[in-house]
Amino acid sequence: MRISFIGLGHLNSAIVAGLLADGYDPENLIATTHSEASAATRREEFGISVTAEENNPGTNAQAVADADIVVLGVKPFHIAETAQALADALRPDTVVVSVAAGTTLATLTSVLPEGQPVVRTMPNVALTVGKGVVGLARGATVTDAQVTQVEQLFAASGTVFQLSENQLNALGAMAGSGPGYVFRFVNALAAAGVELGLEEQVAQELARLTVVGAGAMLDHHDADPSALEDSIATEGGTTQAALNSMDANGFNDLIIKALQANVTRSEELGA
Ligand SMILES: NC(=O)c1ccc[n+]([C@@H]2O[C@H](COP(=O)([O-])OP(=O)(O)OC[C@H]3O[C@@H](n4cnc5c(N)ncnc54)[C@H](O)[C@@H]3O)[C@@H](O)[C@H]2O)c1
Ligand code: PRO
Repeated sequence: MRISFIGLGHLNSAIVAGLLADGYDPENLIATTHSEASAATRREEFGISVTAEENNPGTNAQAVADADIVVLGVKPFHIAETAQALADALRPDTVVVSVAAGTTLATLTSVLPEGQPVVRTMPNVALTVGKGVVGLARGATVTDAQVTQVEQLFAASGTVFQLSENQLNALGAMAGSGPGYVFRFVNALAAAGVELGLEEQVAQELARLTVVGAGAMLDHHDADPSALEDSIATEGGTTQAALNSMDANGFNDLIIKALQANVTRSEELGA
């Protein structure tokens, strides 16, 4: 299966890295970027063909001409115009996959040839390390076999959840952006350690290793975070004191508000 990546930034690079780590043949992957400088960096990094659009405006169309799947990985406000510019070069059976936040299936299908198979996804960057989470909503004309091909593309380095499109923004708010919240938590933990008198470097390493360890404890499909929390929060002990403080200061409410802001932004990007 030949896969073309239009845009090879953080997200599409995570997909490519996951595929290559899973043994995918690099000869069957090609990509484009905006600048020649980033194309050169990515060619070096991945050993796949990467061409730049800045010197050759036809490069995206050339890249999709022979593709079974095209993964659109440019910024949300460029997705529709980028898809439209590819319309004449696509085979009728090429599946167009978007990873863009917000951009709807209706918008994508409106700029592509009638009947073009389309899939909207929301992955996260943990695909890079084989632990990605991917939401997938199918367009009206994509076949079951084509959806399976797209699922296989992501299953190489992550877990795919097929949802209806109206649930995709919620998945994005949790899992698409989720690694960003965890990294913010790591920094907050380190900053708190410094407040308590630890050296910055030590605090950063403690925070990183603590989250890596907790993540590994969760890395079983039947892991129960509440039971794990209980196993650490000794009755009347120190963890419970901290968790009580989090509750009293509205920790859960903070998370709900953050996710609501995320969904609102997805809706704005899709409007
Ligand atoms: N970063 C994430 O964690 C994440 C997660 C889920 C979804 N997404 C989605 O992925 C998409 C890309 O986000 P990103 O974070 O990778 O951005 P990015 O800025 O890292 O990557 C954008 C890429 O698009 C390329 N590009 C721009 N214009 C182009 C053109 N005309 N032709 C070819 N390439 C072009 C750039 O060279 C760059 O490689 C967005 O739509 C975003 O919503 C990102
Ligand atoms: N990164 C993209 C954004 O922040 C989409 C999910 C993660 O918009």
